[in-house]
Amino acid sequence: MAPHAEESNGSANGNGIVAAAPAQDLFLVQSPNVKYTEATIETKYTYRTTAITQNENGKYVASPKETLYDFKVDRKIPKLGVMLVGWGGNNGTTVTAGIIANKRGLEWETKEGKRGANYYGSVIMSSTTKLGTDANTGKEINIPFHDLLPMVHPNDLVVGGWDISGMNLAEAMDRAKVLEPSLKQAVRKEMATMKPLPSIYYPDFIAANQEGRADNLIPGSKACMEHVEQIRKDIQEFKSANGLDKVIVQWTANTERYADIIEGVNDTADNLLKSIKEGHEEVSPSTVFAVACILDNVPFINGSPQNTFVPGAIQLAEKHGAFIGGDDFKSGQTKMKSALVDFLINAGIKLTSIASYNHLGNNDGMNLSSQKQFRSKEISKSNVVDDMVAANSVLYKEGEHPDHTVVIKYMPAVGDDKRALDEYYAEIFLGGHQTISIFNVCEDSLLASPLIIDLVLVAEMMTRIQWRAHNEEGAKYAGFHSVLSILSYMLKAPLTPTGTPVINALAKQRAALTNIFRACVGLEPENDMTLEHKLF
Ligand SMILES: NC(=O)c1ccc[n+]([C@@H]2O[C@H](COP(=O)([O-])OP(=O)(O)OC[C@H]3O[C@@H](n4cnc5c(N)ncnc54)[C@H](O)[C@@H]3O)[C@@H](O)[C@H]2O)c1
Ligand SMILES: O=P([O-])([O-])O[C@@H]1[C@@H](O)[C@H](O)[C@@H](O)[C@H](O)[C@@H]1O
Repeated sequence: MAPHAEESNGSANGNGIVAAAPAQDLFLVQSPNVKYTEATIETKYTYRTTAITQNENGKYVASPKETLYDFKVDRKIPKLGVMLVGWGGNNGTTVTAGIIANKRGLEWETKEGKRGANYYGSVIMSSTTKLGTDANTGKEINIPFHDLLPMVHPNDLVVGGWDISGMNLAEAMDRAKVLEPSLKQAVRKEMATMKPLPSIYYPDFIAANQEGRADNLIPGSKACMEHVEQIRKDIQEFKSANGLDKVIVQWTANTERYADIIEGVNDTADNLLKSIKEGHEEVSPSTVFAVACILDNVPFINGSPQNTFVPGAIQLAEKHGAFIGGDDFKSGQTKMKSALVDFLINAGIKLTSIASYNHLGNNDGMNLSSQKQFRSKEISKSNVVDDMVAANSVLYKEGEHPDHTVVIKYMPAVGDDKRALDEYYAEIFLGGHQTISIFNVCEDSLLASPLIIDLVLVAEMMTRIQWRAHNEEGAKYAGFHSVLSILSYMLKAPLTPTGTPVINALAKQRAALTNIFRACVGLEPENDMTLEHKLF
């Protein structure tokens, strides 16, 4: 809902500035630490943590710590474009059809009866967050997550992108075999007008079985600056042709093999640019796309598991203050795993083995039937429990962790409807065991598409949030760190700024997203203590 500044309600905040009514129709934060102007929301925020040291006896000493920040949110909601690399794939066609269906308020017949468009599975569009407690009744007041900050609405997104396959989006939607025929019929005409831009194709990075669809190519089979320049040109032309304020690029193309990290090739920004200029064969298409976006400060998000962000790409992003995020959409089996492992270990149950199998029959599954591409996925699906295990020294000794195996098989018959079979085996009280078996049918693209939307909406929101140290002489507003670890809730292998911890616990990831957004409107973190219901 586009924000608008209503007439002020006359309330003056601490520094005597009359607060303009909020952009959001839903709430106004009444606080001396929050100032609304026509263009911004400005807050003074006290960030409270606990600093731990150890004394001479090795005892932990916990000291409450307060850090004062100023946050500033640009309230102007931009006209936003999203360009998908792999637009003609299952995810690309599905998310495009979903946005059209929502924008048009479509309904369609299914064997279970009439269905309508929605954004189920999007944490931003279909979940709520606790705003606070009714001052009179004590009742919890929850609001749609999307209304916490002035965010873009996905119905307003302009979608485009590239694909090595030249099929238009209607034909590609048929190839994907994800959507109901009645829904496809309702969006076909519009989808047929959409054709992916030609893309770069370096055969060695994806499975050989993908070669058959590579008929829509930019000439050249290895990295070169011409490819970087072409992608930059494509983005600029898409932006101007659609009258956009901003564009965000997401990789939802095939999973690539890992690139070797080679000193002098991709270990620094300068070396990476030099390697691209020299046509080094170890620079992947996804890294070329990332570099093109970074050079023009276009946020780039990697929805696949490969190491697109080689050290040189991260350094280049930091140098340009460009946003990057990844890796690998966390859609079904792994999202369940990160929630279940968090619950089991935090309940003091000693998980000792995780067997994580799935089979699927879509093109992604065919690409992953090649060992090098599977290895990329195996890594992202396996590391997701590391932080939760490491945090519990009562259950696990240093270096101890559950057995964990990941198996993916390609079974064409089931198409996009992946079958995930998991067994969680744990030790419980007095030598007992608990075995949890899960059979989880994930319609993969219908689970991943809302994540593509959430990643776009949050990444775009982050381009409108600035911070500075409060009251520090000469402190200037700046953006968050280039590596958007705030996106971790949507991703299996969250990319974090070098040297910072990787958090995979799903509840912690969601709390971080929620509480950073709350801080931007001057609200304390949600802590669920509800002392008002306990101390009376
Ligand atoms: N639930 C999910 O669907 C899910 C979850 C996590 C990650 N992923 C990842 O998302 C990606 C896409 O999944 P999908 O099911 O849509 O796969 P898909 O195979 O249907 O689509 C990938 C598309 O990328 C295109 N492509 C390949 N290389 C390209 C390049 N260099 N430039 C442009 N286009 C290129 C292919 O032609 C294809 O159309 C995969 O890497 C997959 O591992 C998917
Ligand atoms: O469901 P999830 O674990 O989040 O992720 C999915 C895997 O289970 C599946 O094997 C793979 O083909 C998809 O690309 C996706 O990665």
